[in-house]
Amino acid sequence: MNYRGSPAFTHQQADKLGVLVTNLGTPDAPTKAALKPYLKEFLSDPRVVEVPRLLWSLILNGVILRIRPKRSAEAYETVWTERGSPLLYHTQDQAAAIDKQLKQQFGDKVVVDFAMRYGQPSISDRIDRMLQAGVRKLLVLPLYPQYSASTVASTFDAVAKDFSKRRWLPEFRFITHYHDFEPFIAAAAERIERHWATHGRADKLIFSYHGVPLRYLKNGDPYHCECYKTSRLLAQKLGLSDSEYLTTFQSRFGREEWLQPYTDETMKSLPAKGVKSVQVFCPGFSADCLETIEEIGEENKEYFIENGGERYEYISALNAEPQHIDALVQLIQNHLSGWTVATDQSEALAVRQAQADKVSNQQLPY
Ligand SMILES: C=CC1=C(C)c2cc3[nH]c(cc4nc(cc5[nH]c(cc1n2)c(C)c5CCC(=O)O)C(CCC(=O)O)=C4C)c(C)c3C=C
Ligand SMILES: [Fe+2]
Ligand SMILES: [Fe+2]
Repeated sequence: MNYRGSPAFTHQQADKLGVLVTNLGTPDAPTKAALKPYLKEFLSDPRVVEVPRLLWSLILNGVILRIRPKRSAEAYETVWTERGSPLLYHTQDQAAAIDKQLKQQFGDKVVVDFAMRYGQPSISDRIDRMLQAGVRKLLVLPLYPQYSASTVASTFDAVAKDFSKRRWLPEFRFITHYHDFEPFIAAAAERIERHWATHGRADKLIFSYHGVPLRYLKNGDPYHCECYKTSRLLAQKLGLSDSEYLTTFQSRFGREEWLQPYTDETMKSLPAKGVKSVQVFCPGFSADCLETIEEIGEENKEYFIENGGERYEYISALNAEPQHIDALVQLIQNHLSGWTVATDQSEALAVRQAQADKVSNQQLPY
């Protein structure tokens, strides 16, 4: 095995601190041709679809990749912008805003970048770029507030896979979740309150999270509990009673049972129960994407209105809003603790210290 080295290695290159924020990833274009490789990479990940490989390979290649790319491309087409996929540009904006704040604290000793678990820019490419820039301490923050093996552990796998091919590893830290981090809850609550200030309130506030198969919860994945905890903390912060909000799960895929209650079934049934207006917020999505803009903003609105609902509002994700960035920066700072970056002053101090060490060593009897 020829491990990947650092050809540009130079002695005394200043150590840098790297912060890599990641998200799921998105196709390069809203076309069938672009969707096929994206979905293949995504749905081949054993962390995402926990089904025996041989059986899954037959289903994926024989059925899903023949049907889904066209259908998904049509959906992506409706959310595509001049800047491309919303997930991509929001993540880019988040990284740029985090970089700006951390630069104020650490100057050019810190390098902030973003990467995607599937598609481009890949985790491996961006780790490579950071290490080439002199990063010796690397913090990775997957932008998923709630832990799930299908997202967070999968991101860890991609980092570990890259590391397994490298000669010189950086010091490494990895944030697994922040579903109950107070500044994050406060930023989300503020987002909802801002919506209320212009639109007033509705009969119910719905917290809709991306679902996972129920089997994953039964096998020990804490995702379901973390979603409910985020909802509870948000409701507390907003002063909502239990009857004023609901937690639901969206984006079901395949035939097996997923976490319930399902968002779409809920929207279809609420009007008959006397709930005529709803506002929907997605606390598990740090950025707006296909699943929020199209599925929550459009599809579920239709279900609600078709079944007798009168008012339906989607409250957009936190994206690169200042309160969100402040919360993420605080989260990052907490996880950087102890990893002080050498400033010019402390470098000078270290040199003086080394000289002092030399003197005292000479006094030792061996
Ligand atoms: C097949 C199983 C899937 C699991 C399990 C799953 C978990 C999961 N996903 C997100 C966040 C996102 N998913 C997005 C899109 C998306 N998700 C699946 C399937 C599973 N997700 C598919 C097939 C797709 C692609 C779109 C489609 O064809 O319907 C996205 C949006 C990406 C974008 O480009 O906008 C996000 C974000 C979480 C948080 C999660 C588990 C907790
Ligand atoms: Fe998903
Ligand atoms: Fe639970």
